Amino acid sequence: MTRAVVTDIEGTTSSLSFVKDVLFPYARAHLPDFVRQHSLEPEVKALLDDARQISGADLDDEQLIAQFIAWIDRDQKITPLKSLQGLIWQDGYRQGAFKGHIYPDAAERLKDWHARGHALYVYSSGSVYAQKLLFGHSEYGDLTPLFSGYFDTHIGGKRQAASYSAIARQIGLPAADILFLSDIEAELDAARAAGFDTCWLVRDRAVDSRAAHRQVNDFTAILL
Ligand SMILES: CSCCC(=O)C(=O)COP(=O)(O)O
Ligand SMILES: [Mg+2]
Repeated sequence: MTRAVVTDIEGTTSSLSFVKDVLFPYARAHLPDFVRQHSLEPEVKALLDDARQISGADLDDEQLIAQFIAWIDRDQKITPLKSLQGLIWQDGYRQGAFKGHIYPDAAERLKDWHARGHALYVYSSGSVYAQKLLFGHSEYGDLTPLFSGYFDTHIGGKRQAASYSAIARQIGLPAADILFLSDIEAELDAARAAGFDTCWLVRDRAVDSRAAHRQVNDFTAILL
């Protein structure tokens, strides 16, 4: 019996295009000035120090900006970069430059599942802060009251089974009672290896009944 749902964002609740064509370019364009203006603030300084450590070199701020841009261009899920992106997107959401894209079927089903007592969680490579911004400033208003918790790469990578085991422990339910939704097969494989039920969102093609995980085109085909 499904008692909780953990959902991915990009390609699952929200379009790939919103992340790749709206969010990432906004962060890329504003990152240099953001780092220059905020590098001495404790929260930002800690992120920059983490990023320097990951880069393996004692980069100055301008070199670090170039490193961040290279990571963005390769869509690398580097934890301090994802945290920095969240801080930059905050301005975009607050100034109305964009709203968080949510597919209509996802918004409708998430509301329905919440109303019927299922606990809902998010697990994304985007930082927890960025997740809350996206759902808090969505095209359907503030959806954050629907969620009981959020997980990002601080708990581990999305293709590692140990991350899902840690999530199940934090949720406090057996893994078999938790359904994980994603558009990425390797993430679903990792969740299944940890004992989760899985469902594969394929929004751009016909479902394949022989696929390794149950495929659906949208949330209306997911029956809890
Ligand atoms: C939290 S919104 C931005 C999503 C993001 O930054 C990203 O890298 C997408 O990762 P996901 O795990 O949701 O596919
Ligand atoms: Mg995804």
